[in-house]
Amino acid sequence: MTALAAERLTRRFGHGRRAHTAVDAVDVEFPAGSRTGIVGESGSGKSTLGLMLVGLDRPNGGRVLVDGDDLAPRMRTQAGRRAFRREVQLIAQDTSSSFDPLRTLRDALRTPARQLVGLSIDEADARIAETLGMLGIDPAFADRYPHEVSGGQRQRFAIARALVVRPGFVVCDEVVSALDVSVQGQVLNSLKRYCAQTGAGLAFISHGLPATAFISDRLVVMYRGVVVEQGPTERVIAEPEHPYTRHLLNAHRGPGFEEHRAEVLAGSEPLVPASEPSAGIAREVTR
Ligand SMILES: Nc1ncnc2c1ncn2[C@@H]1O[C@H](COP(=O)(O)OP(=O)(O)OP(=O)(O)O)[C@@H](O)[C@H]1O
Repeated sequence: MTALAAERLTRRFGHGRRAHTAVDAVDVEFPAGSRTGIVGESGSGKSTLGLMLVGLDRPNGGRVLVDGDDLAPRMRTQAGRRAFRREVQLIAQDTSSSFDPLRTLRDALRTPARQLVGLSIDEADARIAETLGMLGIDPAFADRYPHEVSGGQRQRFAIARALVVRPGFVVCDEVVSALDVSVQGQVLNSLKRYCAQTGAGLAFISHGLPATAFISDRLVVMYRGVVVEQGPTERVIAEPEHPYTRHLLNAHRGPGFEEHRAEVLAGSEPLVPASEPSAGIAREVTR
């Protein structure tokens, strides 16, 4: 179980008159085991916040806390970075460039299983098979090259690549936006189940309010680099306090909102019996 926190986290781009503050003194807590949705319009700073949380971008001010400790010193050593990568994983939307075109998808999953977790090839393959089963991915696809599967299938492999190390916290940046609505529900359900079974925390960045509301127990609303509202998902949706949150909800509640939400939820039935992956995952996480 891993807890993250952003403390007065700030990121500016550019200099002088062209400087732009993408994330402005943001305070957010991500308690261990919680699932936090981060919503806001395009350019509001969600991805920049996500990149800083996983140590891939450096703040100009403030800090990221991992279980209460400053992340920055840990990122200065290779051993510290490696331990952090095992603990906290990012799943990003653009999978077209994140897989090596010359290596099979199985190879891409073996690398973190071997390098970050220290598994043998046989152990890594067993872990990969279990992870693919959990995500409802046909294992036959693992021996294909990235260009031999669809964008949606590649996206699910990107999720599998992150979960194969059994992280204690996962940051997802627009992971279902490019998927068919029917597949969205399956993926959301798999992520939610992974968190429930392992106690992992989740930060779920998305434009899509139905998906975010489904998966999160807390909502953070960003507007122009600032967090304007945060609280339990049900409360924020039922009684939004900030005018921007009301605006965002009204925009989403336009024609088709309920239908879309129903479609997402309809696709969220477990693909595999819950007992299959859960026992194995719970065992492995305690290793
Ligand atoms: N590397 C960068 N250099 C300069 N400006 C950047 C950089 N990365 C982000 N920005 C700017 O910071 C602001 C926040 O961008 P960010 O991608 O975090 O927003 P977002 O809410 O994730 O948007 P979207 O939903 O469209 O991905 C934007 O104005 C963006 O142009």
